[in-house]
Amino acid sequence: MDYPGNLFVVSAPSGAGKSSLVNALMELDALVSHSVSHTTRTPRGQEKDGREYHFVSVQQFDAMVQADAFVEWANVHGNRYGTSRRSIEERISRGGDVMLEIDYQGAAQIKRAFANAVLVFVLPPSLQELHARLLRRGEDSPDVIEQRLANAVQEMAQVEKFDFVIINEVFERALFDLKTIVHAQRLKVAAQRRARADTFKSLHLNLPE
Ligand SMILES: Nc1nc2c(ncn2[C@@H]2O[C@H](COP(=O)(O)OP(=O)(O)O)[C@@H](O)[C@H]2O)c(=O)[nH]1
Ligand SMILES: Nc1ncnc2c1ncn2[C@@H]1O[C@H](COP(=O)(O)OP(=O)(O)O)[C@@H](O)[C@H]1O
Repeated sequence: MDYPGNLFVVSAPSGAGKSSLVNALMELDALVSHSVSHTTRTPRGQEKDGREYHFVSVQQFDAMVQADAFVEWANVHGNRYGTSRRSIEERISRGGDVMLEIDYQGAAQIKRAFANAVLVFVLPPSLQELHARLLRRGEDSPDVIEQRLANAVQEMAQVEKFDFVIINEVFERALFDLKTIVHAQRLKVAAQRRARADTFKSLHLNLPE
């Protein structure tokens, strides 16, 4: 299905900075919004239901899976996370650009469902710095941090399945890279639409709705 808005997936190991980058981009670009996922994980200190996530029970999550309410979902670090159809389809069908901050398993499902989705992987400059960021963020217990670091190596091995890679060392530079990817996609889609319109015009056909 071809929607007027664009879908971007931003994946990264925990602590690499994907939420910080997407939040900074949304402050600069009113056309971009992010999808609020559902999760069975417990909320962190500052998190609010409906803002960072819709926090649901395992039973509620399962009921949504049964009802085919998710475009993708996966088990990540021992919890379930999913993107509801409602959270994206209305916005991209109205021409908005939507950012999904989801893991690599979800990214692969999104690419199958939306061939035009752009997949971006954010890497930390090193595993040491990733560890330091998780500690500085101060939101996760030591064993949760250990599990996330252990999973990071396997997650980073998925980078070749993505369209773009951003190394988040200097934040402003990484943000610039993300902005460039979004602008390039908008230009590409606009050029494709113009070419399609020209083709139909030259054939004296009306463009399909
Ligand atoms: N597949 C999938 N992954 C998600 C979704 N929402 C969040 N995730 C991923 O779940 C992982 C853990 O997220 P979270 O608990 O918020 O930790 P954080 O990444 O350290 O902030 C990250 O890799 C997220 O990208 C979702 O809707 N679907
Ligand atoms: N380029 C950067 N340099 C230093 N710290 C960063 C950078 N980008 C993000 N951070 C910090 O690292 C921590 C993890 O970032 P966050 O956006 O929560 O990561 P993620 O969403 O990928 O788990 C936060 O405390 C954030 O302020």
